[in-house]
Parts: sequence; C-alpha cells; structure tokens
Amino acid sequence: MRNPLALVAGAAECLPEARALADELKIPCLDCVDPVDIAEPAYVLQLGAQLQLCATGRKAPGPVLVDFVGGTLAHRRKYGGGKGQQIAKAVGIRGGFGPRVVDATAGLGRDAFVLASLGCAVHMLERNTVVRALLRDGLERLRRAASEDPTLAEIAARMTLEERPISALDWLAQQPANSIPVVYLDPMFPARDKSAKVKKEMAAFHQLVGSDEDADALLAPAYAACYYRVVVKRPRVAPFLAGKKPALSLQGKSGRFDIYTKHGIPT
Ligand SMILES: C[S@@+](CC[C@H](N)C(=O)[O-])C[C@H]1O[C@@H](n2cnc3c(N)ncnc32)[C@H](O)[C@@H]1O
Repeated sequence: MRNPLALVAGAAECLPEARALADELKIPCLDCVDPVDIAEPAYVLQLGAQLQLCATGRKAPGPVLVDFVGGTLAHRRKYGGGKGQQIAKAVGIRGGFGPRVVDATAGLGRDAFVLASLGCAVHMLERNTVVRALLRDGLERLRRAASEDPTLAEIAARMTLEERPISALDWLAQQPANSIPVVYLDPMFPARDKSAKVKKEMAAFHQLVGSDEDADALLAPAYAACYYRVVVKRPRVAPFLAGKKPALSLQGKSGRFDIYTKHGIPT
C-alpha cells in the first residue's frame, strides 16, 4: 500500500476541513492549488464539494471519487438487471431476501452499494486510509441525498463502514467462527481491467492500493468466520484465490464469482 500524495483544498472555505483531513491521513496539505498546476506528487486528494483523487498535471485523466447518488451506480441501480445480476445470485439473494454481507475489501464501495440496493445489509472493511476516506465521503453524500429520497434512505441504512481502517485479516480473525452469513472478497488482481479507458481513469487508484499481494491469506479466515458462503470476485483469467477450488463459479460480464459454500441458512 502506498500513499504518494498530498491533500489540496478545492476552495478557500474548505481549508480548515482539508487541513484536518490531511492530519488524519498523515499526508501534507498543500492548501488551495489546482491539481493541473502541480508537478509533484503525481496524485493528490482534493477536497471540495466532494473528496476526489486527482492525477496532477495538464494531461491528467478525470478524478476518482465515490458517487452513490449519480453516475454509473445510479444508472446500474435503475436499469442494471436487479436481482438477475450474477453478483446477486453469487451472494444468495432470492425473492425478497438478501443475506447480511461483510464486504471485507470494500474499495470504492461499488459492489457494496449494488448489494445494498438489492436488499442486503452490508458492512464494509477497508484498510487503505485514503481509499477509506473516499468511501466515507461517498457515504456521507449518500446520507445527505437520502434525506430527500426514501429509496436512497433505505439503501443508505443498509450500508455501514467499519469505524477505522483495518485489515480484513485482523478483523476476520477477531470474529467468532460461523458468525457471518456471507463474506465478500474482491482484492486487487494485477492484470485486471485491461480496457484503456478504465485503465486511465483507475491508474491513480491502482497506484494507491498496489496489487494486494497478501490476498490469498483472506480466504481461510473468511471461510472460518462465515456460515453460509464466501464469495470471491475474480477477473476471468485469474487463478482461484489461495489456489482453492470453489464449490461453484458464476461467470459475470467483467469477471467471475467463485463461491465457497457452507451449510448454514443465511440471515
Ligand atoms: C479491487 S478493490 C475492491 C473494489 C470494490 N469491490 C468495489 O466494488 O469498489 C480492492 C480493495 O480491497 C482493499 N483490501 C485488500 N486487501 C484488504 C484487506 N486485507 N483488508 C482490508 N482491505 C483490503 C484494497 O485496499 C482495495 O481498496
């Protein structure tokens, strides 16, 4: 995990909040500078109406941020295939029932949001402090928008974020055996997302997170802690996590879901 960045305020009135966040994240605060005018570092976090990760310099691609209210996630919520999606089948959503899920590698929370919008209560863990700050910011904006939208309010009520950055390895090890219905894992995989557009936009995120070299170690504690299933999202070409063959794999549009089943009944 690397955080080669600084924090900049998007406007003068954001400065106090930007300085407090920079302190929390233990990164320098460059005050009010436009990322296009910065030569070093290669990426900064910018705090304005939203928190976003920006590549610096004139030819930088668009920022990375968490947007649960608009953009692609809103489109997917309304037109994305609902409970027919592979991710829904993978975690065991059926009829009106969605099991509780711990998303142990929450990242930018996109999968967690999809699961919450399909009825699952989702608890999110994220160890990278900057990624977690982006996620927390997206959740706060979701909660603000939810005050005027009952559907968003229901989804927001189903999403919780662990109160501090934590490795899922440590968190899962602290849970009683067979205590969680579903543990969902989607660690970074070095060769994922080959499309040029995705690559360009997500380069900053990949730089920040690295390639989760310890991902294999997640499977055993996740399996011990759950009583219904562990679901692992993998790119199509990736080997099984920890080399362990799942009970079942479902092919999705952009990858596959490997399902490691147990015999409990989900709640
Ligand atoms: C590919 S991203 C997850 C994307 C996410 N599923 C989404 O829909 O936005 C992987 C994330 O898992 C986090 N991660 C990897 N290993 C972790 C661990 N042991 N504990 C907590 N977070 C972890 C990384 O920091 C990264 O943000």
